[in-house]
Amino acid sequence: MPTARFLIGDTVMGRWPGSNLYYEVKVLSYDNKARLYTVIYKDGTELDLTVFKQGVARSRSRSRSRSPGRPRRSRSRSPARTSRRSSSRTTDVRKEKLKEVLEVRLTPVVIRLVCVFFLMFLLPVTVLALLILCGQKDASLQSFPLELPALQSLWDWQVFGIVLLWLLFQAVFSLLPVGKLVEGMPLKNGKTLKYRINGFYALLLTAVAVGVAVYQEVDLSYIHAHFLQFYTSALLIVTVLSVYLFVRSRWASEDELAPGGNSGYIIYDFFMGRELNPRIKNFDIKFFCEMRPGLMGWVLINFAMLQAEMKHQNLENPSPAMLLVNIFQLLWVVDGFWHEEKLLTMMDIVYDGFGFMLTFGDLAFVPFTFTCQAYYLVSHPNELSLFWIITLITMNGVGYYIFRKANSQKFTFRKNPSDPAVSHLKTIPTATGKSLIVSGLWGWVRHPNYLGDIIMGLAWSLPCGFNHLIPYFYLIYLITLLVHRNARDERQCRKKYGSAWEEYCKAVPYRIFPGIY
Ligand SMILES: NC(=O)C1=CN([C@@H]2O[C@H](COP(=O)(O)OP(=O)(O)OC[C@H]3O[C@@H](n4cnc5c(N)ncnc54)[C@H](OP(=O)(O)O)[C@@H]3O)[C@@H](O)[C@H]2O)C=CC1
Ligand SMILES: CC(C)=CCC[C@@H](C)[C@H]1CC=C2C3=C(CC[C@@]21C)[C@@]1(C)CC[C@H](O)C(C)(C)[C@@H]1CC3
Repeated sequence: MPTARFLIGDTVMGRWPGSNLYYEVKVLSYDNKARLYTVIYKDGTELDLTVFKQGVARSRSRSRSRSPGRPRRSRSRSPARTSRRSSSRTTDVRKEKLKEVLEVRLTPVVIRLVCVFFLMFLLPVTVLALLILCGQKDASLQSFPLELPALQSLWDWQVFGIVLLWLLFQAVFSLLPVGKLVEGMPLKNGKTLKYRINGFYALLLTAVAVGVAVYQEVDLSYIHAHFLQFYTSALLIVTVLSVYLFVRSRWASEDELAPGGNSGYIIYDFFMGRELNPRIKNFDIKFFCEMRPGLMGWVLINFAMLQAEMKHQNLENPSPAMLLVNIFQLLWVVDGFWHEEKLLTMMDIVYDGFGFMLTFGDLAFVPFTFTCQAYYLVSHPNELSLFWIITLITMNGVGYYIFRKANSQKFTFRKNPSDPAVSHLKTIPTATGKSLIVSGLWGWVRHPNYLGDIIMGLAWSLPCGFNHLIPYFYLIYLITLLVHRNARDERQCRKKYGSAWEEYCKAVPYRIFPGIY
């Protein structure tokens, strides 16, 4: 069992030989016997470091700039080339940063491995349990043990074929030469990748295809009747795709690897994903999976549940609760495709590797758990009064307004701060040249876009009433994910913007919920 405290690829603070200065270093390898880490500083200098008792990486002062062609650096020349006058202040800042980095990032390897191992089994099983509960007459959490279906009833080749066809159609749609070609964010090597932005057209094409199928009297409630089988088919595809991604990453160059998924531990890397943007020629697998099959599948499944509800409850029209859930969620998905280009700046695309976690999230978690309100309503009808309908529409509208306005303001501001739509906003300048918006929605809380999303999530669950907790699964997931995402983002912003970020936090003390958190 390896005894390393830090993972290969981790960014930690390392002490520069013969000084009290700490700099960010990346762990390259670990010698278990000698208990030495080989690390690389930002300027390319490689050193061997041991570890202090409290976990600080400390230099053994053996400079090793050995790579061919790279000049050997003198020991006194630190990577930042700090002048003497500024060095003590820099040291304090670095130490502060060091404390934060050590507290936050350096979870011992064993704990990370165990977590990842459990998550890999727990996530698929939790979703399966959720689906079984949702489809049961008694969807109460106390109704364990679940009425487990027979094992052979979880698999159907026809369903598997339909899922493959769905993926194929969406892949073909994504390759159609319509829509603009856009450059992604610069990669480690300074290059950029090109992406075809045609999600909105693909959504329209899918809608036409589904419309034709319904016109031809294709019974979409088949999806409801075989929901568990659809899930197990998706799970098989997720597993095969994750293995393929892991295997192909062996041939990826250093530049093509994600910062977080290259620890050298197979399970960890399989889960987090090694490659940043796996591509087959021009087909970007991550960009495709992130939105296309899952989000479109979500809308289609919702619509299938609407048909199943009418069939099961002998209704001439869908119930108001089912209509609201369908319309609210459709609006969110349409919005997502309309602003598809913005996905290219998000951390999932820019930073995260594509492994089991995201593959499962995109292809199984999104279509099968985000639809749980509609699935629940098929067998658990809930009457809504006019007052409730108006309240829910208002709530979703308010949530959507906050979500959209906050995201668009930030996007426009980053593109062009003097755009008339955002030039009136107050800002805090940062040392990077970028500024932070500190008025309007971004002056209310530090993540107004998350708040809007959560308000919408609540409006999507409330139509299911208060009898069971199950329809609130999405809301619970969303709050957990966004609180975690918020912590991760703030850590990165603190690193990027330093004192300007502290100033922003003082001016806007709450993260997501005004006056609460
Ligand atoms: N339903 C779901 O499952 C999920 C939904 N989402 C939604 O996706 C949307 C995007 O979320 P996400 O990708 O996390 O990114 P965010 O929109 O939260 O972006 C964070 C980045 O915005 C910039 N920023 C932060 N504060 C300011 C400020 N005051 N002024 C200007 N720029 C600022 C910083 O980047 P920089 O300064 O470098 O530009 C920061 O890193 C959200 O609305 C979220 O709710 C996200 C995940 C899952
Ligand atoms: C439990 C588990 C494995 C979770 C994985 C998380 C993913 C399901 C989500 C992480 C971030 C996401 C985003 C969207 C969908 C869900 C995932 C993939 C998103 C593409 C949906 C459409 C939106 O408009 C969006 C672009 C803002 C959003 C981006 C983040």
